[in-house]
Amino acid sequence: MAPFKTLDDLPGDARVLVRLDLNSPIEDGRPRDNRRFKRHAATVRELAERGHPVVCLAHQGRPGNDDFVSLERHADLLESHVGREVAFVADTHGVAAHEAIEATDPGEILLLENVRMADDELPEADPETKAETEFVRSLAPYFDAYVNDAYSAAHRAHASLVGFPRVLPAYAGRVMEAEYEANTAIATREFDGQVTMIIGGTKAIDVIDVMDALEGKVDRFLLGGVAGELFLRAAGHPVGHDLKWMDLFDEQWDRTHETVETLLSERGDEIELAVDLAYEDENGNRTEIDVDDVEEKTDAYLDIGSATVDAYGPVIRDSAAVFMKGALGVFEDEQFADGTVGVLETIADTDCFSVIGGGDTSRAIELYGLDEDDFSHVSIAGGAYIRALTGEPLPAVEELQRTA
Ligand SMILES: Nc1ncnc2c1ncn2[C@@H]1O[C@H](COP(=O)(O)OP(=O)(O)O)[C@@H](O)[C@H]1O
Ligand SMILES: O=C(OP(=O)(O)O)[C@H](O)COP(=O)(O)O
Repeated sequence: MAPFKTLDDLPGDARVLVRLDLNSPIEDGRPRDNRRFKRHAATVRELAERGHPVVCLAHQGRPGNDDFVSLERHADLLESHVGREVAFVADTHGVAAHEAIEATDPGEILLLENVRMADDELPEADPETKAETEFVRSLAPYFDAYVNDAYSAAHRAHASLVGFPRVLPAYAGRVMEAEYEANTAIATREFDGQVTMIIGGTKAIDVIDVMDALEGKVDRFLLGGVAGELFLRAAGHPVGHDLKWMDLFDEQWDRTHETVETLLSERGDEIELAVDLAYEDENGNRTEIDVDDVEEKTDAYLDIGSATVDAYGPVIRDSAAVFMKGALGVFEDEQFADGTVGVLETIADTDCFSVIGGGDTSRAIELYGLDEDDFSHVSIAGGAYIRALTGEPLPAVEELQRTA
């Protein structure tokens, strides 16, 4: 049984307020198209086709940052994915918003302004406090139901995420349902065989915490990226050279080395490290080196090498479930995409249960023409995925569960 009510439980005539996560990279004032629009569009379309008046809430950026912009252009992009008109009002909960909501007929869609422009949305607070804010109290009477589809923002206890479910009947949208099920599988499902976690990317502190928290849940870890180099450093290889424009290694090393050393000494048999790495030589070409031949910490390694991809292959093929977090190299540069793409291709070729997490990592799937359908789930969540893996509660999910 689902741990929360879903759209299948939603009364047919309900006027719905839907929380989406359309938070995206902004280029020239416009959101760059990405999976979040496509995924949420399916929920919005389903609600509109069922004849609900659909009013959407979403955030973009954080106050003070360059990407803290209006959602007007987001409405255009959402409209192109939904295939139905998406109206926009540049107001969160004032008179203009109220009028636009009242003018939204059954089957019509309205997007309100960036919720973080409402004074009460931030900061985080407990759900009772958020439910009593002017923002929640003034909007709630216009609706019969609240739908939370924003799994990727569910780690934030903001008004639009935890306040409304205290005052309106609350339901999980389709994205929320699918993300919850896939991302908690490591803790909630029994797999008939080996569970493997592939760890990479730049957020080494976060992913090393994940490894620590997943003791007993994962049989094998395959490492790459910055986290992988920190493990190699702990194993005595002088890698992890900070580039002039990127300080990724030394600071993260200071904060993680004790955990890394403990993981290696106590659970070393679960952990596979790269046997070779790739760097850019003086002619600008990819060159590979065995980690045993690295003598000095003078090169920036930008990918795992081909022998490592070959070594990781059988582990993946022998697995019943594979979870991936973080890229194994700087795949944005085609020369250094082999590790990430090679491993993704191996996963895609198996029929094991597979979850690919992290906004950047999952971008490699479309960048290199892989088919999303070859994976059980490609998550649109970053921080929330990490928290789900480490077993930390997600306040907005807890609110949906509480009311179920
Ligand atoms: N060895 C490396 N050095 C520098 N950057 C790396 C390395 N390996 C992977 N990356 C970078 O990691 C990024 C993805 O990591 P991260 O942001 O932690 O993951 P996500 O957004 O998927 O959660 C990619 O953009 C890639 O360029
Ligand atoms: O994009 C998001 O998080 P993510 O980058 O961890 O996936 C969410 O929209 C949360 O945004 P926030 O980290 O500004 O609260």
